[in-house]
Amino acid sequence: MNQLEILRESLGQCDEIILDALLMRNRIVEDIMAYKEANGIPILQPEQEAKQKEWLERRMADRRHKAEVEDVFGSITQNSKRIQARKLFNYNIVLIGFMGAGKSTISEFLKTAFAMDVIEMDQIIAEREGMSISDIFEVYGEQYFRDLETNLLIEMQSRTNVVISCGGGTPMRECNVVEMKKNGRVVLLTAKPETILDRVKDSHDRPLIENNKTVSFIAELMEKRREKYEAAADIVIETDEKDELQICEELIHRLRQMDNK
Ligand SMILES: Nc1ncnc2c1ncn2[C@@H]1O[C@H](COP(=O)(O)OP(=O)(O)O)[C@@H](O)[C@H]1O
Ligand SMILES: O=C(O)C1=C[C@@H](OP(=O)(O)O)[C@@H](O)[C@H](O)C1
Ligand SMILES: [Mg+2]
Repeated sequence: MNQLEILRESLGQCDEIILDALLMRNRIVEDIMAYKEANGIPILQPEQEAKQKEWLERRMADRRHKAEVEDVFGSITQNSKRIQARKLFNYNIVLIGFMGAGKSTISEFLKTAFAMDVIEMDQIIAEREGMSISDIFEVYGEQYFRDLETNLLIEMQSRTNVVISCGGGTPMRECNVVEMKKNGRVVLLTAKPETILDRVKDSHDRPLIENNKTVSFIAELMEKRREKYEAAADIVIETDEKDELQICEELIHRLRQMDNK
């Protein structure tokens, strides 16, 4: 063997070691998940990821190829999250609820925790139309916006293992609920009108309440929608006085309970 062949042989041995380690690591990720579930331990433990980052930082301090190694570990972390997500849910998670219930916030949290893609319906519609939700309402009217929502839901049926963050009014149309349920479990997030007002009072991207930011207006609209929200929901999660981690943990737990029935 010449020098080049020897080097390539060594490289191949490294790849074998990496491959075996990766396969072992992925199995351990699944085992940890199973252990947590079997023993009632929280699935989400964000402090663990921070510890792993600190470990890598320490180990790679002043070493060559730090950025490259960090990139590989970043990818390993993301893929571990995907493995966990797929083990937990083999469907889309569809978040519904009143404006300010936390649909967008919880979607982002799930994205960070499980590397799931998020379909933020309002955002995609606004991007495609090249204008804000408020402008779409003003220029084309609510009906036009609602049609865009229906079309987007149908389009999303070809995706799996994603979080769909609906607009607050999306489940008001029965056909939308039918489309959501074809590929997803529907999670209703709720909050008291006082909580909602507190959360939305400083934002200006919700045309339906822009000039009516009062507890009584919110309570009335919420009551009008309640029946349809509840009919659409597979599970309901109250979000008052809970943080994102608590809400997501409850969401995972309740969806798993549903699956195990
Ligand atoms: N559980 C929560 N606790 C405190 N604030 C929250 C919570 N969930 C959402 N918020 C805040 O409320 C506001 C509205 O949340 P958002 O996720 O945009 O609601 P939605 O998408 O349902 O309209 C945001 O400013 C967000 O930070
Ligand atoms: O409740 C509604 O009818 C709406 C809720 C909004 O989304 P959020 O619930 O994310 O605020 C947005 O889709 C639009 O302003 C209409
Ligand atoms: Mg939102």
